[in-house]
Amino acid sequence: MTAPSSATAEPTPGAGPVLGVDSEVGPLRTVLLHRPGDELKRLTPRNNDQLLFDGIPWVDRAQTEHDAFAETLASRGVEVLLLADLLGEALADGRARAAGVHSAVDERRLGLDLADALRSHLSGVDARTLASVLMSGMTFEELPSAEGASLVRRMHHPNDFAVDPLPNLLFTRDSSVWVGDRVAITSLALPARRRETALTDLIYAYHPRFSHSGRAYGAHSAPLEGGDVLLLSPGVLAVGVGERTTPAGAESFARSVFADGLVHTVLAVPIAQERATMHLDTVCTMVDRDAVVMYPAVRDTLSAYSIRPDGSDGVQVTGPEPFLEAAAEAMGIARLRVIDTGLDSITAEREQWDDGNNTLAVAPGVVVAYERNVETNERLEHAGIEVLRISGSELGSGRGGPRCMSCPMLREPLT
Ligand SMILES: NC(=[NH2+])NCCC[C@H](N)C(=O)O
Repeated sequence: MTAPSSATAEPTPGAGPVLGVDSEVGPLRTVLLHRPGDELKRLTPRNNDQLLFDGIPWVDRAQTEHDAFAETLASRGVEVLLLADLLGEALADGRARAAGVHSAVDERRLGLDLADALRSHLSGVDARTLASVLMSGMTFEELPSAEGASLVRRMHHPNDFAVDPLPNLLFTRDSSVWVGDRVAITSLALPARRRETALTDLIYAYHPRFSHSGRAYGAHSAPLEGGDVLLLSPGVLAVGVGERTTPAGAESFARSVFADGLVHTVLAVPIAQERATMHLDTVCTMVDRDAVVMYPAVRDTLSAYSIRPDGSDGVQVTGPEPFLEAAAEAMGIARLRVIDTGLDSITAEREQWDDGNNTLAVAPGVVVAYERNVETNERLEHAGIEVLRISGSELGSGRGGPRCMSCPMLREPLT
């Protein structure tokens, strides 16, 4: 782990300060967010399920809420980087533009003629316009007038998507994750999100700020989403395995981080394969060096397989055993403190659904949380955690809280 404590150094036009993350709670210095934009305006009652939103957000209000989230982080000394800015800047590089165009144009959907026409159109637009198409997609009606009469174009409804929008870009947690001084581009499980990693991949590959950042894992590996990855302490990762991350994803991620010497133990944690618990961070996040906020319904049943290097390029697996015990042992502490979501089982279920467990630590014992989870927030404060409340009435319609909406790039080492 090489994150320096002089982490707040000014970004330079060339490479920025060394980035890295070795815990969930070390003082947060740099974070990647995505201010929701026109991609949310693509959501309708007919496509919202497929696009993984539970409602149709009021976009202006979602932006206001998101601005307040970013300001809360900035007020605690966090440098906030916005995905759209980084994407626009990265696209100044011709190779990034080619990769972006390649990722957006799907010949199987468009047919050869239309795919060619769209490719040459996108190759000629400025970086801002290209970034906007890559994020908010394009309908058949918005396609440039192609030469010739494409059957595909004539037969599609004008509102069908020629390039899909990516409304879940808001959840920057899932499409890349830092472990030590390396960034892993994840491998998203569901079709609605898969193209997101083409964007994070090109940002990390071509934005000058990241030219010295090492890579781990890769978007073409087995499914692994950042919301499932928890850095319990330096050297110890928990990886949720359920609706998104697969057993093969957890295993190959473990091999990758062991090969790079980034951690010594990976706990693979089975979680129910359902929407309410799509990622491990929907039922458990860290709020202090030795404390988690956790959904009580899983507290006694959550288990873990411990994966460790076997000393000769392979891995050894033990367990399953109770998650809290396996975690404490791997972290080298006597006990992991647990703060329960909610008060009674109904409140707990409601607040779990509204991302009460999905807190983002800005320092040990200081977390950002949705204000609506009144009981959970009170319990956190009762346990000595400082809670910075943000409103998320519109942001929450995509089922994600402060942790899902943030990808920490630099935390001060937890020593
Ligand atoms: N880390 C998280 N819990 N992310 C939440 C992602 C929510 C998003 N709508 C999805 O279904 O993929």
